[in-house]
Amino acid sequence: MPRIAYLGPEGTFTEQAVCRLLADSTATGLNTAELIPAESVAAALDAVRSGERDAACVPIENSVEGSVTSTMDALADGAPLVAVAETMLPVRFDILVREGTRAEDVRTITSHPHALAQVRRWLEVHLPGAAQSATTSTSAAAVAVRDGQADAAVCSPLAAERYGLSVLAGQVADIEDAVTRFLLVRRPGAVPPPTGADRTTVVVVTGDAIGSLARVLNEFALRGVNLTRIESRPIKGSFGEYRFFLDFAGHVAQAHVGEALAALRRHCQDVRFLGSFPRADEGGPSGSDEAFTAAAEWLAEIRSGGRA
Ligand SMILES: O=C(O)C(=O)Cc1ccccc1
Repeated sequence: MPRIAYLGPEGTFTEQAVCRLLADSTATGLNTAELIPAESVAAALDAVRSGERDAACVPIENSVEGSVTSTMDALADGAPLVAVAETMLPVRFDILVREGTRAEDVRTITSHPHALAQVRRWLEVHLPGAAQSATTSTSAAAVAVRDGQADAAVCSPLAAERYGLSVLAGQVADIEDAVTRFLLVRRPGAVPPPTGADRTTVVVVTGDAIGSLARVLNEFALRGVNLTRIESRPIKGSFGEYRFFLDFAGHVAQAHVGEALAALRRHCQDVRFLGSFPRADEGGPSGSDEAFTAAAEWLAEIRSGGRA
């Protein structure tokens, strides 16, 4: 049975995400799998790199706080991995405490930084003055509260029961309809076939030259490729140098996407392919190959002497 690592411990939103991915076996090609919690995103990805796990499910971005930078960095460094599926979860939080703790007793509150950020206003109003600290995941925060290391945790609704905690407040979210996107990542292998509504993700190092980023963006614009996300991250150890994470509509098997990627490969210092997979949102279609295929056929005819 395939073994899938997820950002644990048990009861995280990431565990819910991987369950949702498995329920839709067309997205993953998997009907069943053993789910194994990992201590951090980096540990989950490294377990896939080493072959100890077959895949990993990790959070990549949310609509309130943006990208999960630790995931991005862990995907850009180390042996290459590719995403084969994504899913999006609406996220609302429970504020969990040990039984008997009242709001006025809460001095310290802990969770994953993205969870704390998504209830910031609620905390200011309802638990003002409580000191905040970060954990590697929402369930790691539940463990910290259970073990007496903090008074309250911002968690997924699954965590209260799993860790024997009480709900101080349920269904908390500063922004209604906030969603988090998760990726299922594997070692490079067969790319999932195009569905007509796919997303491709790459990370590029443009090099330090005037217009180098504009050139990258132009390669997409010229071919009608719609970017869905662009984000820069520092290249650690080289102050002032960045790499760009680019998500766009389309699949590497499509001619216009392939041409855009080949152009990046020619112009950029480094290009890492991070996967083409079916889109989980209502985003538009992948763009059309028709004009590119027709032009390629026309060129082939000229080259073979079939057309003047
Ligand atoms: O999966 C979790 O529980 C995490 O800690 C990551 C996270 C944090 C906030 C929103 C969604 C996922």
